[in-house]
Amino acid sequence: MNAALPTGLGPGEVWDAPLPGGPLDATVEVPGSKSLTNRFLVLAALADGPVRIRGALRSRDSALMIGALRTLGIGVDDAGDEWVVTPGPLDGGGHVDCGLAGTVMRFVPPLVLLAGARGDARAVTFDGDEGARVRPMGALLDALRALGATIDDDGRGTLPFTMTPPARTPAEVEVDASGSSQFVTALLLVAPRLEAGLTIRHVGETLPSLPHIDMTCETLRDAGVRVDQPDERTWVVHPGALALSQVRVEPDLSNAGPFMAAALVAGGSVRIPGWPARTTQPGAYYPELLARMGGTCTLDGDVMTVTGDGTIHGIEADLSPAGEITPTIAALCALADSASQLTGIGHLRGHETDRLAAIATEVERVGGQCHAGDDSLKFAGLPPAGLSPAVMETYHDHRMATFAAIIGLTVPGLQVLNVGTVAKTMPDFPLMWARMLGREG
Ligand SMILES: O=C(O)C1=C[C@@H](OP(=O)(O)O)[C@@H](O)[C@H](O)C1
Ligand SMILES: C=C(OP(=O)(O)O)C(=O)O
Repeated sequence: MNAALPTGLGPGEVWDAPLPGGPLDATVEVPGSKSLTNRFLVLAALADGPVRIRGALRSRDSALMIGALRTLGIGVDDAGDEWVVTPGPLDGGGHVDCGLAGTVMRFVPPLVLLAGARGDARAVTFDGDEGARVRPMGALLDALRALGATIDDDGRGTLPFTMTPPARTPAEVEVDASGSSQFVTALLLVAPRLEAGLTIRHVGETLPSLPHIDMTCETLRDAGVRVDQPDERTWVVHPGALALSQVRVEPDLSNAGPFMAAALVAGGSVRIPGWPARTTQPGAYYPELLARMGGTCTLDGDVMTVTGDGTIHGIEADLSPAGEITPTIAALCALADSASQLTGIGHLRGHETDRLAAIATEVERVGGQCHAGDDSLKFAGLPPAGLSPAVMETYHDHRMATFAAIIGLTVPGLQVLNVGTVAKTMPDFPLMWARMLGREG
């Protein structure tokens, strides 16, 4: 499902990726962080009184989270600029549509544990898009079973499944979060409201997206919850109330990325206002990475300015802490004047699509060279003859749409199929992109 676009384009239509008219000179206000919006919605649902959320992201992923919380009996008023969440006892029963949102399919099932604790043992069913049915879930479902839930997934370890809550839960659980940091976050978020709190131990070999786990711990601590971390794979969450009444969502720095990258490709400057002085978002890696690739990034007050002159150097980078920003960095690697290697990103095969395969296929489609390994991407850089126009696929992946738009800055005639997939986290992207390029409004 994709929302109608401000451009008037619907699903299945092709979007003509706009070219820059010259060096950029643009200020781009990016909407709120998906990760923070959906964490605050969940934490607000667990608070003792109404919570006001400012700067929240309006997008498919947050709409799905709101729908899920309403199904579980939580009031969410998202009519105005300031959303109001009215918590209440969590109900069992009902059906949750997760769409393609990792944050919904992972963060919501643990909430069902709380329905059991208050005596409602009705089952909740979970399902999502076709693409969501292949995203990793098994390790989280195993952890929820270890916490006493009954889960019927027909042995697949994926959506769809039915979850019946237990009457009470143990105070410790192990989870293999090598497939997604969201498994740890999901358990952390509900932990303070379990009777005895929860100790969570990660038992897998690798742990991607650590900043996203830090983000969860920080939002919990800001709400007065005690979270100890005796070692790098254990989190101890103490039981207690959430002291949350008003929160503000930072701009989504991952979604700022494509606009920042555009300054390197087209030359000129792009300014991102509202850049936080301190953040746990993985987009915080952009300034250093873009500087290594040939841009200049300067933070003046809360405005991040990225300046480029069309020079893009290749890069070797371990993106395991910030897998989410890989498609944007990958687009620059495809346009770079030397080879690149991105590592630590095997878990991206379980994102909205198999991103390693999708990136390699799309780079080759436009005449570049990219090899997808188990855990890495290798790029040859820009071929001497440049890249060629094509209709680029997006695989229902918002970040593959913005990836294609970045490539399109250098390739006249390049088109993008189903650009409306950006509705997942940034519905206005085509309009924002055209404005940045001075092409509209
Ligand atoms: O907790 C979160 O909000 C997220 C965690 C990361 O998931 P993975 O650890 O599965 O990569 C990230 O890629 C995703 O976009 C958002
Ligand atoms: C991996 C992503 O999303 P999700 O929250 O659905 O996992 C992403 O936005 O890049």
